[in-house]
Amino acid sequence: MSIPLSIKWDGKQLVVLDQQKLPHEIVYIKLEALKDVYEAIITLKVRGAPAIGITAAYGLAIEAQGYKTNSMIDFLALLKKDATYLGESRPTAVNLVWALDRLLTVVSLVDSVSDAKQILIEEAIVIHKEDEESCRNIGEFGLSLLGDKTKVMTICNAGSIATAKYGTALAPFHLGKELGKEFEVFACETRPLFQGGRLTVWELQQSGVDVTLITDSMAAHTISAKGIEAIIVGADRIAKNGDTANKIGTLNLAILAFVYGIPFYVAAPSSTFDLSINNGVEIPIEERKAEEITHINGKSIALSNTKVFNPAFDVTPAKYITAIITEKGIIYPDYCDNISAQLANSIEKEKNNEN
Ligand SMILES: CSC[C@@H](O)[C@@H](O)C(=O)COP(=O)(O)O
Repeated sequence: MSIPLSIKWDGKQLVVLDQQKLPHEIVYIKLEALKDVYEAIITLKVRGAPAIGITAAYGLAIEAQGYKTNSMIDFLALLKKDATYLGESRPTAVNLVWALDRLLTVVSLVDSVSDAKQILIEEAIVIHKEDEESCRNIGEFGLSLLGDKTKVMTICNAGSIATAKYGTALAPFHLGKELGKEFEVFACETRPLFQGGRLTVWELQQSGVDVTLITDSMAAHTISAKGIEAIIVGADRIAKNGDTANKIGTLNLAILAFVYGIPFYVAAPSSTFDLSINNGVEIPIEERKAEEITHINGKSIALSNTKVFNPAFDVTPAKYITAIITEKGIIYPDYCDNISAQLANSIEKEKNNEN
């Protein structure tokens, strides 16, 4: 039994788990150029907000190794162009542009192209390592918040394979297993792309966590029939006021949690917060192609003239969120004040530690 990893860097090559092929085939693919990374992200071979950010960082750093110029001005122009291209692969998860911006920032601190090439790879590795640490911390805070609750529902896959390791929403379950705490997890299948049915079930089985699959439409009945005690989800972007974008269907669960009087937790690293936006209305929601709904495994299940609306994410208003679990601690309402205070406070603490 072990926690699966989706991103591997061996010092030279970037290898990722092809999440399209799960759970029946476990295939790792090499991403050698920016266009491979773009394609892997847009087709959801690599998916989940932190994993998208980490892979994009490696992708940009790898591409930059091939720039044939000794001029820093030309180097930076190429880097910005490629960062913009990659940053447009998926619009909702802010971790993508957050990671690319980090690379653009570090590179502005060096004077030569050879130093720039090196620092880009180093920064991608740091982003990767930091995410693993963040997710472990989220798991620990999540475990303490869940206390003696064991029956928990989740949606999509906010797990180890959506991050560097452990995951966000799934981190308490992986860590709980290591520490001998048994959870009973109920995974919503997550139409239309079945991240719950294909990925979460597989991932939790890999680490020996008890997991039961349900369809999204069974959530309300399951909460009452099985005595679900809490719901925990990941996030793709969290606004300053706590409004949270996550996989389509998350909002339904938040409303159900409110109606049934059970806690609804969001788990995410600080790289998922977008403090430049005040509320969820400003979060761009990705709309994907109609075939994801009209077809299953390439087979049509609807008439060819069917009109389709296929938003990949929804926004849960902060008022439905009991607490947000980050790597720095647990944030409670009123989010408007507490998010900024906690993130700023920890930045201050990090600065003090450095001094
Ligand atoms: C730790 S991953 C958090 C979110 O990115 C996850 O819950 C999610 O919505 C993923 O959507 P996806 O479209 O599969 O990339």
